[in-house]
Amino acid sequence: MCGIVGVFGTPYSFQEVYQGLLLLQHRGQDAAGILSFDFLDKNFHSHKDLGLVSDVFRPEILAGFSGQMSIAHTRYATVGPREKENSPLNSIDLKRDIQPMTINYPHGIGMVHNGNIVNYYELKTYLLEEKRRHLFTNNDLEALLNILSDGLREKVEGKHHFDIFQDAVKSLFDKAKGGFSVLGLLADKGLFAFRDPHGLRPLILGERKLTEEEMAVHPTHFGKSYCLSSESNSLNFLGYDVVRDLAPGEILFIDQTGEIFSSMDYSKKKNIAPKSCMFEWVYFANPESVLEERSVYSARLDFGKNLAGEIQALIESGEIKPDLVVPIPETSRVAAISLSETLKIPYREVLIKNRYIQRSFILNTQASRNRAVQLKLTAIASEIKGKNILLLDDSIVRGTTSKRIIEMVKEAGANEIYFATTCPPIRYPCYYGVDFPDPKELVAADRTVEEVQEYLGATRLIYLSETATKKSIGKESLCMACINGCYPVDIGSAKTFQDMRSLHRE
Ligand SMILES: O=P(O)(O)OC[C@H]1O[C@H](OP(=O)(O)OP(=O)(O)O)[C@H](O)[C@@H]1O
Ligand SMILES: NC(=O)CC[C@H](N)C(=O)O
Ligand SMILES: [Mg+2]
Repeated sequence: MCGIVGVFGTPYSFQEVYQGLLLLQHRGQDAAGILSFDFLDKNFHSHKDLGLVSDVFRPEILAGFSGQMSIAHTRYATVGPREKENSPLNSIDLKRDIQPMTINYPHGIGMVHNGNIVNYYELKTYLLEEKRRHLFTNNDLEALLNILSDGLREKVEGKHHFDIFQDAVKSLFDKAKGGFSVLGLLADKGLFAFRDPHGLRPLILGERKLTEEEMAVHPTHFGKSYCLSSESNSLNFLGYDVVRDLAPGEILFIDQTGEIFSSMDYSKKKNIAPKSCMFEWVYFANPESVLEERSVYSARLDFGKNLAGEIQALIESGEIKPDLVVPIPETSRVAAISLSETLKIPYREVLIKNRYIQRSFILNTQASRNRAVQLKLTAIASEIKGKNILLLDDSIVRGTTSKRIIEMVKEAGANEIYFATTCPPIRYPCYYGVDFPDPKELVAADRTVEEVQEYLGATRLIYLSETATKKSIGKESLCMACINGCYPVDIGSAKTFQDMRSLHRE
């Protein structure tokens, strides 16, 4: 899903975005990058590479940075080539696609984004044929960067700088179809942010007072630092007070004097409804984050409670008789606590997670996902043997985790295995930032619930209903396209996107 963070106003902006990135690591594990701008030497400073944040940014690399505004990215790729299975890493191609990306004209612009542009391949052709702009990478961010720079190209005398900027972003909204949250730097001018008109991808704003020491070294003395991040956890950690989530379609600019400009009229004028991605609460976001004023932790507790209602009926009818509720670490743990409390069935962490293994779903090949699931969890057979186990996971996407864990719990001697999940069946591709653009990958795409149950090897499979999912998140207007096939943003280009992405998967 990618994590993005930007800071404006403190001489330690690059250190703050680095720390912010560490807190967003769960959103992307492929690559990381930071871009800063120093108002004193008028230069951009940047570094990016493949790997985890702490591997890419060794202390000696960070020591080379300076700048009062910075943006940063941790990548979970949804476009471009990927690591080839059984062959050396194609690092030249992969490195080319890492964010942030820059363009020199006009002004000097640097950008990062979380999301995916469905009509990226069409935009690439448009940019080449209509604008004579060749794209050097396979990342949809480069298309956004070129469209924005094209919109800012004309010098308009007498117009306020924010009006010129918002016009350019609105024209980008007209052209780019997809889900995207963007952060950017305009050399010597300021930091900008915008969210796609439906607000599919998250972005939250925070502010804090500068310390006296920061005030002493900072060239502009407006006394505040601002932070924008994919999740509130990084704002909290860095000592920022949450101001608000950016509105869907909002365009925000913090100029070099620290003044904030914002425009929120695009979505209203076009009658575009907000559609936050439900998968943030189900899987992507960290439990300590609050998105759109809804705590991820509380939503997950409610997933467990509401699922309990559905499971209770099966227990009462005698169809299932669970002895233990067992979470599949990491993400399902919170929901499993409330599931166990509501059902009054003991909660046991009898699948032990290897703390050195990362998230498996966001790895980019099936072989690496299989390997990670294999290494990630070990069962405590003595606690499982002879018992009826109610396993809980947050989601079943490709079925990699659930199939393997059911085998493992069987091998550990379980009697019956029920598998419950805090998300309805995922049957349709996502084109807005989660990397499953092909229905062939989805275990539930062309199977009934009974067929998925049989494929996974569970005695009983229980999905949370769509209504209960919405109720738990506490929002009516969500993007649930992967569940019900109702795509809020035009997916006319989806076939091209899917074909090109499949090419890159080979
Ligand atoms: O059906 P699948 O394709 O396997 O995808 C779903 C699984 O992947 C995720 O776990 P992951 O290991 O990525 O992260 P976690 O440690 O946060 O649970 C998610 O929590 C499910 O367990
Ligand atoms: N998951 C994401 O947000 C991906 C961002 C962008 N499409 C990339 O591949 O780098
Ligand atoms: Mg998991």
